[in-house]
Amino acid sequence: QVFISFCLVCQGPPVWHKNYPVAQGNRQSPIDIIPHQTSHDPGLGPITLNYDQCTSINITNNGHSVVVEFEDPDDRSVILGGPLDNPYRLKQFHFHWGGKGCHGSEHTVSGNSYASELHLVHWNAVKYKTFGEAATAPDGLAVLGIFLETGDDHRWLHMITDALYMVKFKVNFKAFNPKCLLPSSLHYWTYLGSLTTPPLHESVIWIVLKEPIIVSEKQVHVACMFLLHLKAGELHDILFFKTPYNKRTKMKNVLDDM
Ligand SMILES: NS(=O)(=O)c1ccc(C(=O)NCc2cccc(O)c2)cc1
Ligand SMILES: [Zn+2]
Repeated sequence: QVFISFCLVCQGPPVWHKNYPVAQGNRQSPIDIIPHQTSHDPGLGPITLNYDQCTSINITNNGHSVVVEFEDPDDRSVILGGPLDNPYRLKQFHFHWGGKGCHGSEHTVSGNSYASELHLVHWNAVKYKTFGEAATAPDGLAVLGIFLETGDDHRWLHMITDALYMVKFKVNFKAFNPKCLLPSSLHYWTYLGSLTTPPLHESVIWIVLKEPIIVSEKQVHVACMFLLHLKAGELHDILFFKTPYNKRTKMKNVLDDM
């Protein structure tokens, strides 16, 4: 008979607490943001994004998300200001498209979800030596969350969605500056939270922009189909035993997403 091991991330939050007790911690992300219940903190200034010298390295599809990684040997691309006491270095950005069609965002606003959510992940290189070390510290990471709403075509997102077709796993993806993915206003909500996927470390200072960026249904669809395409590819490999035992995802989820 066929033994299919279950990818933890694919099984989702209901089982994560078994392997990651922190999943029942007191600063877990994502959350529902209720604007009229937020408090204004006059001590919080604006955030600044210095991305002009950023150097992207590659784009990866890990079957759950598309990740674009950056070189981070120095403070060439950082986020600073707002709730942050130090500059935090850009390490990667990725999207959450979700398997639910046009409601893939992780954070919600007054219970409403967006088509997708972009996370720009930064780490505190002033206080910590590596990303891994920062990822376990309460002030180690700063993630900038940007909602994607469907509407007109986004003129730069096509660079990501066009690149997806080549991306079976990981390919070079140079000179992509994520500044082109920002909305016009940098007004934000901020709270102390966690990674939204295992290991769920409670190490993230969340900065969620109030204004979404607009992308077309087609661009969201292309990205979702691409993730499914990879999952379908995985299904094929599993059925024909090409995928090593410990690399298998949960068949049920793959079928659910189709
Ligand atoms: N969705 S999220 O922005 O909360 C998020 C950001 C980064 C990561 C991540 O980097 N996971 C891998 C990881 C975690 C801890 C230490 C590591 O070296 C790597 C996970 C979720
Ligand atoms: Zn994320």
